[in-house]
Amino acid sequence: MATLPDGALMQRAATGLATAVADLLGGVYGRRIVLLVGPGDNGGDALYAGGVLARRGASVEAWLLADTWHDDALAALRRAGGRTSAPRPLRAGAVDVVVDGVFGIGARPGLPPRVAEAVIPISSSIPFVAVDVPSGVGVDTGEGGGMHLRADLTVTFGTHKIAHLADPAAQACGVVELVDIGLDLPPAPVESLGEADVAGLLPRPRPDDHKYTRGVVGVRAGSATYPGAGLLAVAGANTGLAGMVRYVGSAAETVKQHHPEVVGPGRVQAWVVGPGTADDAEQHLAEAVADDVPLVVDADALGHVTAPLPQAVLTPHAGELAAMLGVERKAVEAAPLRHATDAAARFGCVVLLKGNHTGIAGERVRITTAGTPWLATAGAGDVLSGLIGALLAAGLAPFDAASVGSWLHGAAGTLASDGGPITATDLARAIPRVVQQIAVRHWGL
Ligand SMILES: NC(=O)C1=CN([C@@H]2O[C@H](COP(=O)(O)OP(=O)(O)OC[C@H]3O[C@@H](n4cnc5c(N)ncnc54)[C@H](O)[C@@H]3O)[C@@H](O)[C@H]2O)[C@@H](O)CC1
Ligand SMILES: Nc1ncnc2c1ncn2[C@@H]1O[C@H](COP(=O)(O)OP(=O)(O)O)[C@@H](O)[C@H]1O
Ligand SMILES: [K+]
Repeated sequence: MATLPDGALMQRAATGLATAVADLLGGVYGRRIVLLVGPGDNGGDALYAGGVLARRGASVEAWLLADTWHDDALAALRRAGGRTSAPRPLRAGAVDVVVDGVFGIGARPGLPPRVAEAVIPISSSIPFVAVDVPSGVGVDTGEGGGMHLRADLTVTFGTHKIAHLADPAAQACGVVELVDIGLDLPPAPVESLGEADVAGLLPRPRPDDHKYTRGVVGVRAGSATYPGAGLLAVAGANTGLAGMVRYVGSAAETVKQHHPEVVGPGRVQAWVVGPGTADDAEQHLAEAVADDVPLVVDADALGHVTAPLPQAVLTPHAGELAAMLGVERKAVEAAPLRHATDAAARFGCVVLLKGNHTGIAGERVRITTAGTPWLATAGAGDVLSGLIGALLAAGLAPFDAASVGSWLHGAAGTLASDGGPITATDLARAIPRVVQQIAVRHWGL
């Protein structure tokens, strides 16, 4: 901000915001817009954008919801023909959009009663556009905590904030649109891989490779009670990303029938331990750890992790992580990133916490935004553990294997779903197609 004329960044932000609102409305002239205005620059952005829209023929009213506001921005709105008014109930169709400029990056989680009282009588069918973040969320943690607003569209500036990536806040953002305002930014504490990042990290077979140099992954999953979990973990591992898959466990016959390529016990470069192993979980984990290779620990095996496991990727869902940390599931769901990071420190390894936006805590933090809620289906997690194991065997470091595996898993779910329901089997089948698309788009094959 120091290098630019006063207010330049805010003008860029407000112009981007006005454009996004106009796009959402499919036009400006005659549209009715309510601005929820807080005390700081977030409210300033809303007021300046409101001025741009009023000048183009929209009817813009600002609700001032704090004792102070951005004076220059309010003057600009007034000059453009906008006005202030007192909050009132808004039934469906009363206005075309509500712009939430109450709090932005200066926010503490939660909403003052005055804001809540103004917002509660607004029909939930009126679209909300959040300026920078939905007001009330934990901007730097993604925690939901107290009361917060929800948006259909969030227009943010300069860079994504943690709240746009980390659940539960991310679920309140709707579609997130990033407006470049020309900031020079330091490295991010939280990353989210995109397709090009994954293309750069994915192991790519070389002409001189053979199956052993590409890596052998061993799967210890399934039991007499749960043979399916063994099959699905193998399906995730057996997608061609490693050179060979071995299976060890009591579902060997079933696995052989469905996956003729899969062989029995022997040397491996990485283990996958846990899905459906039931009473055998502890034994399987001990044997895998004794091999001193990287490993994925999932499902039943997670309950037997007591000491730090430096080469491991742990892949709990919220319930499993809660049990490992001795807290309530609800506490993990309210602050998933914090709990994943705590667990990574406690167990000295990478912790991947599954959910809508999966969080991976290791040397840094990554969040996977690829995926679809259709992935919330039995066995999808078994496929994920197999897939990450294959990437470990292929030579990726645990943090990269977990985050690349999670991205491929989400992308495969989205591809297989195409907007409709999927099973874990459909998901596993789509993994090679996702990799093929990456190869064609990014590797020029
Ligand atoms: N910093 C930048 O580089 C830019 C910032 N811009 C805008 O400026 C915003 C940040 O503005 P401010 O720093 O003025 O802060 P905010 O506008 O986010 O918040 C203003 C004030 O509200 C109060 N407040 C926050 N949370 C509260 C709560 N839960 N209950 C009661 N009071 C609360 C605090 O006193 C806070 O300082 C960004 O989100 C963005 O919209 C943009 O104009 C572009 C450039
Ligand atoms: N609401 C959701 N949106 C997107 N992905 C989800 C959602 N719920 C679960 N998933 C994903 O689906 C998978 C479910 O795994 P898990 O809970 O272990 O199921 P299972 O044990 O039946 O295999 C995880 O990869 C998780 O990230
Ligand atoms: K806001």
